[in-house]
Amino acid sequence: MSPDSPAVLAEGLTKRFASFTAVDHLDLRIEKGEVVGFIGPNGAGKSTTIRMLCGLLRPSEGRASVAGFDVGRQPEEVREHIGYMSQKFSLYGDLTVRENLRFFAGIYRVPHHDLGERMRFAISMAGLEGREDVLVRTLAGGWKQRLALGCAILHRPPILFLDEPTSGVEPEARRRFWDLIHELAAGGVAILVSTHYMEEAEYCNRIALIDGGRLVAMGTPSELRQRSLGGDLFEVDCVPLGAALKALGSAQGVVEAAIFGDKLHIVLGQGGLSAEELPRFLAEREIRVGSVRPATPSLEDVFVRLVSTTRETRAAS
Ligand SMILES: Nc1ncnc2c1ncn2[C@@H]1O[C@H](COP(=O)(O)OP(=O)(O)OP(=O)(O)O)[C@@H](O)[C@H]1O
Repeated sequence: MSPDSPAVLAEGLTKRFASFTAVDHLDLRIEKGEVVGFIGPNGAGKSTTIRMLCGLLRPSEGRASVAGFDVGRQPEEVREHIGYMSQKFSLYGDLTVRENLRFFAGIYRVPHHDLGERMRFAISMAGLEGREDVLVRTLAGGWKQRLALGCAILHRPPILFLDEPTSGVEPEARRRFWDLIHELAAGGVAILVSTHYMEEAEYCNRIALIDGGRLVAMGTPSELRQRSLGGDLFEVDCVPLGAALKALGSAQGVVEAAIFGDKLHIVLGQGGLSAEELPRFLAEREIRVGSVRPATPSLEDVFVRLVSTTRETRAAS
């Protein structure tokens, strides 16, 4: 992989199963050291995309390179340069921690002289010191999950694909797992991680939102918030609410205004009323303003909005 080339580059990546299109002309670019969250409803095409990028499934159309290798033509080389962890963890319950690590080191062809050091690193990363000889089936979910990650990085891959790695793991262990993901990324590893947990999207550098096999949006959490709302969200504490809503509904630069409990939520776009001008604007209309505060929409709201707007646009076209 040349120093400037992206870790992952997909262009028009498509997978059809008979007449059904599971992944539809997907473009994706992931840089070294970047954590990209892959988010989308069930059946959106996340696992199928990840399997293609791992060289496990041949694309029907389009192309992708991973670590500089073509996933369709060089799947063996791709697999040597990646770590892959699926939600099933693929560990052997009847083997010990140490035996599992040895087994995966064999699969990944870790050189014999590196084995001791790599295994020590994986054990310490997973926090499994002292448990090397414990049978894996007796470990709690969080330990298994960290061991699975340890197995997936034994050969020091520069790119990691994690397919719902935190599924079914308790919140505390999930938080620890994300610390590990960030440690790996800080060392330059590029990571694509799919998740159903919306709060985890917040931990990613960028998010790729996918629906019906197509990329709906890609950007940092704050870019996606901006894009979904068309501006910045503010919470306005004022009375009377109805009069404020009426006044702001037709004001220039107000993208959206709605009553939210006993407050007003408004979205301010570019080139109109600013948040600083808001109190005076309302006071001139005999509306008493307590406060104007920036508000942060949840990423769940952002995704629902982006997916529904995209579905409406597609249905109309
Ligand atoms: N081998 C296959 N043959 C036929 N259809 C398939 C095959 N693999 C996946 N699909 C279909 O492709 C679509 C995308 O599946 P995929 O598993 O990629 O979605 P996902 O986003 O990972 O969903 P989930 O979050 O539920 O795992 C689904 O409708 C699925 O049923």
